[in-house]
Amino acid sequence: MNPVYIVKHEYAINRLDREKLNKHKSFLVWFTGLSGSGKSTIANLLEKKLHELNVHTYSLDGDNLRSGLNKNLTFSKDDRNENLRRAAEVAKLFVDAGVVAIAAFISPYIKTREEIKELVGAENYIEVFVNTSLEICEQRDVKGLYKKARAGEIKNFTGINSVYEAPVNPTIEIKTPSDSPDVAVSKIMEVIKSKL
Ligand SMILES: Nc1ncnc2c1ncn2[C@@H]1O[C@H](COP(=O)(O)OS(=O)(=O)O)[C@@H](OP(=O)(O)O)[C@H]1O
Ligand SMILES: Nc1ncnc2c1ncn2[C@@H]1O[C@H](COP(=O)(O)OP(=O)(O)O)[C@@H](O)[C@H]1O
Repeated sequence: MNPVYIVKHEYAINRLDREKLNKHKSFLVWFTGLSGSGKSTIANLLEKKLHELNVHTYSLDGDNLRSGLNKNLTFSKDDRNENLRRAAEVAKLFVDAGVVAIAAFISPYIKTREEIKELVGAENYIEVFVNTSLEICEQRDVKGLYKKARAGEIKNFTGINSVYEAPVNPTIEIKTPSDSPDVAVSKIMEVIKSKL
């Protein structure tokens, strides 16, 4: 491969300038959990709450990125990792833009989540584990995908025939259904309010 010569530009305006303009700090709230665990529901409610508080936000959701930026990717281990690497790079740009980035991805591997944390910087990374049992997710089966996976129509479905490695030490753990979406958002706000 030919060598690549890249020299980074120094921008005139930086993250601190944008945070000052926005009147709040920026960071990344990363949701992880099984399909149907409640990531998108809680992430949406959190974004609404922050918006009401005049906080600039942007949401990145697995399904949505996979229909655009990541539409060429499957659910193999390599492709999930590429999906998450791109999502984390985009989230990092939003944090640099002075925005609170909210990401909701299954993100099933411990090592990948560690890489995401390293990429955005540990001080900018809040991990929310939406801990809902496979049994409950399967009962909910919001999109009918568990049924299809059980019938063998979907290969590599997380929790059925593809691994989910639960976080050992997440910043915040939400248990559903015992934590309602409102309670979940209160728990997250309690942690992030001092970072805003
Ligand atoms: N094989 C397989 N395994 C898991 N999920 C699948 C699969 N195929 C499609 N879907 C749908 O894709 C959504 C998860 O995409 P993510 O980008 O969050 O997954 S990952 O982080 O790359 O593992 C997930 O959405 P959520 O239910 O919102 O999590 C599913 O609707
Ligand atoms: N306590 C709860 N927290 C979040 N979602 C819940 C809760 N109780 C029930 N649900 C339901 O579970 C489903 C979760 O779906 P969704 O938010 O799309 O999950 P995910 O993004 O993890 O796939 C929704 O239909 C939601 O209404």
